[in-house]
Amino acid sequence: MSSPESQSRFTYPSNYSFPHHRLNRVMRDSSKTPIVLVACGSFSPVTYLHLRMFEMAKDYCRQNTDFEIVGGYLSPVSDQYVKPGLLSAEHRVKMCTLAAEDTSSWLMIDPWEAFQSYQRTAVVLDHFDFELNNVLGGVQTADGEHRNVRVMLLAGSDLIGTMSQPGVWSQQDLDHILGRYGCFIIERAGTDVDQATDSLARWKHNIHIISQLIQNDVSSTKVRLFLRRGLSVRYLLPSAVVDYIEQNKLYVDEATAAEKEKEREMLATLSKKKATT
Ligand SMILES: Nc1ncnc2c1ncn2[C@@H]1O[C@H](COP(=O)(O)OP(=O)(O)OP(=O)(O)O)[C@@H](O)[C@H]1O
Ligand SMILES: O=C(O)c1ccc[n+]([C@@H]2O[C@H](COP(=O)([O-])O)[C@@H](O)[C@H]2O)c1
Repeated sequence: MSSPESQSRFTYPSNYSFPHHRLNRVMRDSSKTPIVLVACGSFSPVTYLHLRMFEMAKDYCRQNTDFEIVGGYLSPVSDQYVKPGLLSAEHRVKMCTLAAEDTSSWLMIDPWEAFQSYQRTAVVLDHFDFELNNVLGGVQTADGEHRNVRVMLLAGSDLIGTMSQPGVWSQQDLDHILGRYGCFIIERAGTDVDQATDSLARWKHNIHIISQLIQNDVSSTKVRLFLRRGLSVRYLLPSAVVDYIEQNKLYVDEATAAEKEKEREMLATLSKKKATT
């Protein structure tokens, strides 16, 4: 658990400690700005695309920015976030952990958000900023110079699309997330990025749009639909996650009405796409 100062600002799940075992504490290039990527979401279940978002951001940073990525985190949302198909935080955190351990040398899972009441994304980013800079003391250059780490949100374009929808995010939070921190947005089929970012123009300098050069349209909803129908999901998710789903017989229950509706919408979009090609 963190210092007493943090306890007035944040609430903590019991037995929590901030994971930092894969954080790069010494920068490779002192001329750059150290950043940490944070992806917030349901991850029910985590897919290869969720993991690949980090690799795409890494390539983008190297080619287009003066940022040096020193760490990457998946932050699964709390069980209190009401969404169709949201499995318990325990299973979601376990699947994300298996995925990161199985496939990556730099990704970590932070269970802070998952194992407590719902926390807004602005608060989640503040939590990372606090743990990285106030508690751990940031990172160092090769010469031992201290640097604060900048926290940045990593998300798909559907998420940024919701930021222009009235009533979903508070203006104050948007200013905090996009003005103070900034974000990387991975283009996602079905969302017009220009339209999605139109009303966010005042934070344009802090919004980095990343094209998917190899399109991958996998989604957790599609994976859940396949599982419910007894279809294979191998090679859409890391094997360790597929094994975990099978061992625990996850996502085999009858879909809720809300989920069936989501599946219907998805199938309609897929057949429309098929008809036009
Ligand atoms: N195929 C994809 N392309 C780009 N971004 C994606 C893709 N799949 C997920 N993301 C992004 O990953 C983050 C976490 O997403 P989330 O867990 O909600 O996954 P999802 O696949 O969209 O889930 P669901 O299908 O249950 O709505 C979000 O920012 C989302 O935009
Ligand atoms: O902070 C907010 O106001 C806010 C509003 C809408 C969505 N979010 C976050 O966006 C993430 C992805 O949501 P979803 O519905 O696409 O799975 C999830 O982590 C939510 O906490 C956050």
